[in-house]
Amino acid sequence: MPHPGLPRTPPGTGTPNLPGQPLSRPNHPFQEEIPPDVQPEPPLAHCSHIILKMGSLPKRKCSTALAQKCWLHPLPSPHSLAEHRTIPAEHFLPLKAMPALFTSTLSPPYFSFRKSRSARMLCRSSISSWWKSGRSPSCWSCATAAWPRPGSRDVRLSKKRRNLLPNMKKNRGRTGRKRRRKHLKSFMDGVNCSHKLEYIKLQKWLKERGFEGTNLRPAEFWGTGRGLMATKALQAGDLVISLPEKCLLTTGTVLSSCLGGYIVKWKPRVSPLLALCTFLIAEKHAGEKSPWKPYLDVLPKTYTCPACLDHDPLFAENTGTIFNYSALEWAWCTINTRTIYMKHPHRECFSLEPDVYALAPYLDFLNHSPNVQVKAAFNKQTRSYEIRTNSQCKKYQEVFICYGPHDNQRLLLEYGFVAMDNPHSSVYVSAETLLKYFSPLDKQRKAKVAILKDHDFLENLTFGWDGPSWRLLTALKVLSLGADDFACWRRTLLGDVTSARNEQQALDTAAKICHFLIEETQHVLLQISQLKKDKENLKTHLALVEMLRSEDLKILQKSAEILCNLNLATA
Ligand SMILES: C[S@@+](CC[C@H](N)C(=O)[O-])C[C@H]1O[C@@H](n2cnc3c(N)ncnc32)[C@H](O)[C@@H]1O
Repeated sequence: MPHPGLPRTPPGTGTPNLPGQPLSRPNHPFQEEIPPDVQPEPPLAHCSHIILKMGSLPKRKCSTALAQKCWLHPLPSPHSLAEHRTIPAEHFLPLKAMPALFTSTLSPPYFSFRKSRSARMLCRSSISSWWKSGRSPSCWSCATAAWPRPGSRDVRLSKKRRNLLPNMKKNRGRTGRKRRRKHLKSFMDGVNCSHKLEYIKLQKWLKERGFEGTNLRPAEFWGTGRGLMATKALQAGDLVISLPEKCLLTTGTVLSSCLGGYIVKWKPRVSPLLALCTFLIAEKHAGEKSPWKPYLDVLPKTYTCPACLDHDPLFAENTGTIFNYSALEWAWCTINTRTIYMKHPHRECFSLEPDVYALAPYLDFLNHSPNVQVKAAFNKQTRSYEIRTNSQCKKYQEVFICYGPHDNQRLLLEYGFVAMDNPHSSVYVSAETLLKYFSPLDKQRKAKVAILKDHDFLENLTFGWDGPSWRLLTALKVLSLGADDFACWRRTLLGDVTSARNEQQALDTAAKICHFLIEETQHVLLQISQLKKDKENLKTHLALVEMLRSEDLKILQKSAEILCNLNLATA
């Protein structure tokens, strides 16, 4: 985000890093139907369970009796079917509260469905009649009574069963296959979660602060977790979101709160970042009394940033139960992963660190993709933080922003995730590794190293998706200069070809280093898989490091392939 990410890329230029930009009100279907104070009636103890695939219940078929006696809970994936029994009763919403579910094919594909005994027969007969009528092409995913095994295809009708349905025969040809593929794809797309109470409350809260609806809604996505889904196709130049100033949480918010009076007196002066952390911790502690509660309720409870790895406590003594290390860690990660970049004038009460953070509720549900471009900035006319996309986004797909042209190491360190096939990623070659490939007996070695150091050519040497970087090759060429052409080092640094021999030697050494790094990375990956078995508590972090190193391996293998092709071409 322009979070810590954003602060690093000034707004309005290139690809702003906006981890947490403000979102407009998601256009969720149940907005009008659910009264804000709706308290779902808990499902009865004696209930039967049915899994319904979206689209299998046409609205007109949803009788009032059924609607009044059933409760639904969306499941993010068929895998969570196994966990349905552990869903707390209060998380179920009455079916009557969301008739719009049945008109939307976008809503979560699976629901845990509970109904009272008296509704059971009605429900079963209704479902079976929809089923048999084959009126809804998606009714093949409806299963009753038997609980499907997680991860299996059994939430759908078995092939045999499907074939028994006369009207489903049309689904067996190419069109049927296409239709099924399309359905399958819809599982892979996001699962709408805008109907969850916490998001409904957040919407209401944002609306009270002047936030108008957008074409986005919160959803759970495979791979990226929670994000925002477009309910309408977005074209390049479209406004993604416009979040009014009133919704932003900045140091101004902190100073105008009751905490402000204390913060201005603190000596030594605190940084804007620490002031924001303190505010977050205090507001979280205030619970129901906090005006920011609807936002705090949707913030992640934990973070995967390496900063959250198990560690010794920062403070030797216990400094209190509220402002303890884990609270600070949570607040710091919230700010580091979710704030947008917004420069505020320096205030005397703060230390000299830049005041560039703003938490942007809802907008901060936007996930990062290295392949999109957005423009993000505070619009002084509308007094809103606005994001415009430069990329297209299809209806019902996840809307991404770009937190900046960060490589995977940076993404992991700052945001706690790794982006697959990140074009900005590269593998670094240390000076130590580089120099291992050159003879210590070379009389000019010392001079060459000094030249590279003076011209800043011993750092940021990388292998990328397109092979060794120009800087790495240049450093290799300088180190490969023979005694007779050493005098040409300036030309070499500028990119001139000194000799075919020098070029070839640099490429050969690059290939050797690349293979060394491939072996090293493979070794590290083995160690990680062993550690994952031994250190259960570090599993999440190790999985991320594993992803990072696997991406490194892919980059190195690609580089090795490029170098091999280059060698073949010059042979
Ligand atoms: C500004 S928040 C985005 C919304 C966040 N997913 C949520 O549920 O609140 C930034 C965090 O989202 C996650 N994230 C963002 N982009 C991601 C991606 N492409 N893949 C996986 N996680 C991502 C990371 O945990 C990151 O720290």
